[in-house]
Amino acid sequence: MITEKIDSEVLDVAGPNLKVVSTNSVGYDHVDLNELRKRKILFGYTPNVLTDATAELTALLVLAAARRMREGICAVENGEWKKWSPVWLLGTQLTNKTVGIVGLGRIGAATAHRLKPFLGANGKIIYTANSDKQAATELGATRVKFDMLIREADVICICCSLNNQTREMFDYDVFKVMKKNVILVNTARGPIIQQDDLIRALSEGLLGSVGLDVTTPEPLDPDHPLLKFSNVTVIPHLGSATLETRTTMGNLAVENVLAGVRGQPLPSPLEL
Ligand SMILES: O=CC(=O)O
Repeated sequence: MITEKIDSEVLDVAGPNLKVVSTNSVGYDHVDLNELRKRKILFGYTPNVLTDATAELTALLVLAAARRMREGICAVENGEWKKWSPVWLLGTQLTNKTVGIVGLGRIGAATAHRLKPFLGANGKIIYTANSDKQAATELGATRVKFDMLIREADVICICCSLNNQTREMFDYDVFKVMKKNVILVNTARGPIIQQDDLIRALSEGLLGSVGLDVTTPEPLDPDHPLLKFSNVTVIPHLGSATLETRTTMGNLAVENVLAGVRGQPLPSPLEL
């Protein structure tokens, strides 16, 4: 599971008979791949099967952030819903907006496909980082430099993996140049955002609305300062959490293990 760190200490304890490591996830930042490579241990993971569920949840967070869903729900629950008002809880809509996808891989592209119909004829999709060229063409998406994406996008979806290049890629300097009403959604990994900087940017009113499925740490303490901002929606790492997807992921993870111990090719390997 993503909650278990697989490092040399674990591998030493497992001993020389260990043939295969299988993670029930698409992300593998919790696994020391160099150690696996050195020890000739096979590695399986679960890409593709969770793309739809995660993209769906990313689109959900974008819409929830844009339409102030959390504030609306809280208002109803707290008895603040007195009467309909033309100027209460006004959000923004996606029509004509520019969506910036950071990491147009499997999940990034599937997210962009889901958001595209909301943008209308004058909306735009821009992207940066590891790109699926065919998906970009199908989407009519434009590749831009990261510096440009953060300045131009009305909606930013973080869909890249966590690695040395992306760790804390979103820091105060980045937040400072974003549009003031930007919608920022992260369904990838918490540490891609420098979270203390995010809190500073939010306290200074630099950001419009934020949706996070991932945080640092996980779980987030219920008293965490991030939860005090009414324009921040946090959900507990639910990207792939549908019954269909988790069933398929679990089966694939088990098939990777079984193939590994039987000395057969893994159905879903990561080549090390
Ligand atoms: O975060 C979940 C995953 O990597 O599958």
